[in-house]
Amino acid sequence: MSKTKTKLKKGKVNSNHQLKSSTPLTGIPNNGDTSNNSSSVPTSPIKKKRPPSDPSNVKVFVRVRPKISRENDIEAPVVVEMKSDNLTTVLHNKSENSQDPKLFQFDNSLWSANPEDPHFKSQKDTYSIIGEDILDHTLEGFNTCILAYGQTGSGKSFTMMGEKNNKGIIPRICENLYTKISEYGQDKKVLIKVSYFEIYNEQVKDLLSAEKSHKPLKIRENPKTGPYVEQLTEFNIEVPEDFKRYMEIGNSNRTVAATKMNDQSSRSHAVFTIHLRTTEFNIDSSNVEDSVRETNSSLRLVDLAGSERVASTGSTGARMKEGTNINKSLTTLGRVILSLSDGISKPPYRDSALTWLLKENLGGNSKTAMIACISPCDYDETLSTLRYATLTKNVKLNAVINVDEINSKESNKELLRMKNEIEILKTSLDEAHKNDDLLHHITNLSRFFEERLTDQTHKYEIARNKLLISNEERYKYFSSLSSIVSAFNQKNMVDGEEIDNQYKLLADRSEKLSLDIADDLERFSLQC
Ligand SMILES: Nc1ncnc2c1ncn2[C@@H]1O[C@H](COP(=O)(O)OP(=O)(O)OP(=O)(O)O)[C@@H](O)[C@H]1O
Repeated sequence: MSKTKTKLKKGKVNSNHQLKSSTPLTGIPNNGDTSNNSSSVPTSPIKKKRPPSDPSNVKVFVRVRPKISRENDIEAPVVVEMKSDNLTTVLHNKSENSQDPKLFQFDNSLWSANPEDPHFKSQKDTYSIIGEDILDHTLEGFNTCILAYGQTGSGKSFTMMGEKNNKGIIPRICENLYTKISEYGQDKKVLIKVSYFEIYNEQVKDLLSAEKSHKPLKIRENPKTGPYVEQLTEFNIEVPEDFKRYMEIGNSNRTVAATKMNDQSSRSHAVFTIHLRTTEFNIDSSNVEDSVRETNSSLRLVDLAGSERVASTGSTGARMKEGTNINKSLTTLGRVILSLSDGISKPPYRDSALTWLLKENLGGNSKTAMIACISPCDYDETLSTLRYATLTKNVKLNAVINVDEINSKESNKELLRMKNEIEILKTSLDEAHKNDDLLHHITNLSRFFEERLTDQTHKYEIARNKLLISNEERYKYFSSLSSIVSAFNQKNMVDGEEIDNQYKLLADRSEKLSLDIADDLERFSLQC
């Protein structure tokens, strides 16, 4: 591990750099670069020194799991042995020539086949041996990566994610990352973001996207930072529980299916990425040489889909198509590793989505560890995995600390620019909200007025019609009344009683009609 950290004096903190200050960005999809180093966190354009580099090879580990029920049922013999030096893995060919074991040496051989064994490696041990170092490098500012490789059912998901009560490397890294940064002094702040995607049938799917369709995302390449997934969602981590939440959401969106070899077989390559932006403040008491040192690093945790043979997985239809794509990308990974290990040919990164996206982690600016997971009983598959792993040991990397150093003047300018940008964004966000509210209010009001208007028009129509009818009727009655009166006058009828009755009746009806009309008019005027 390179010790390239710059020693910085402790001092007071500039509150603008507090981790929480980026809260408004939480959950906003990142339309830009989510590539392997700077992610979407804006970096300062001001660079002062050449960043320190640390060439190394890919670290290769092998882990053997216990026999699972399928292997116990057929009493499959154990063909793997690991020496107590914790480095050597031995493969015995029981069926052919047991006198001819094959020996392989790795950075560590982890024996997890039998808990009773004195050199048994638990999930916690596996994290300590592989995860801790990688986490420390990430905190130093290097891009890092852990890849789990192996045949289907060999223990990749168990090693990377683990189970609820037996956590794997990913949840342990998240827990320890939080513990480590909470021990930092006030002069060092870390902003954490996570993203989670899978490559399924050669297409990239955002596992944290709120969109139900999970439409495939495009891979783009930044000339400086390398390939990245366009529009991948990133989330800020504010409290340790956030890690768990996003892991659970992503895991539940992963494509898994039952095959003959594994009832929970991962049908995709899954990449959980932790982005760190670490800011260290060096406040000089004389206030001349204040400086800010910023590193941007990413840790990629990759659970590859398992290599598989159609015959042993019993795949047909969709499962078989998945299997063919899984094998295709793993073959490309093999070809990339082969060309990187001989250091001569050009690696065919672009031949699969997996190798294109992992370009930097496989052969560039990264510190990478590969865990080859093996079954204790499968000679052929284990031999092929161990050969693959041996080849990977030769792959050279040239990791660089992704650092920006800015002095106080530049930093203040930068802060001011960011503060202004935030203010502008906030204002436009507020405006947008305000406009939304107003629009909503106006729409509601106009709807209310429209309804009132329709209602009133309707009532008015009824009242008007009633009024017309009433007038017509009244006219009718009055005209019959006047015709009777004139008949009476003309004929000079003597039967006064009859006429009286007729007259009274008409007068009553006409009075009632007038009252009705008066009522109608009153109601009508009230309604209007
Ligand atoms: N170290 C281990 N200790 C105990 N059980 C293990 C271990 N490794 C794997 N297993 C068990 O073996 C089975 C297969 O493991 P897992 O699903 O992790 O395989 P995988 O390599 O991810 O498979 P695939 O590629 O099909 O997704 C699971 O039931 C898991 O619990």
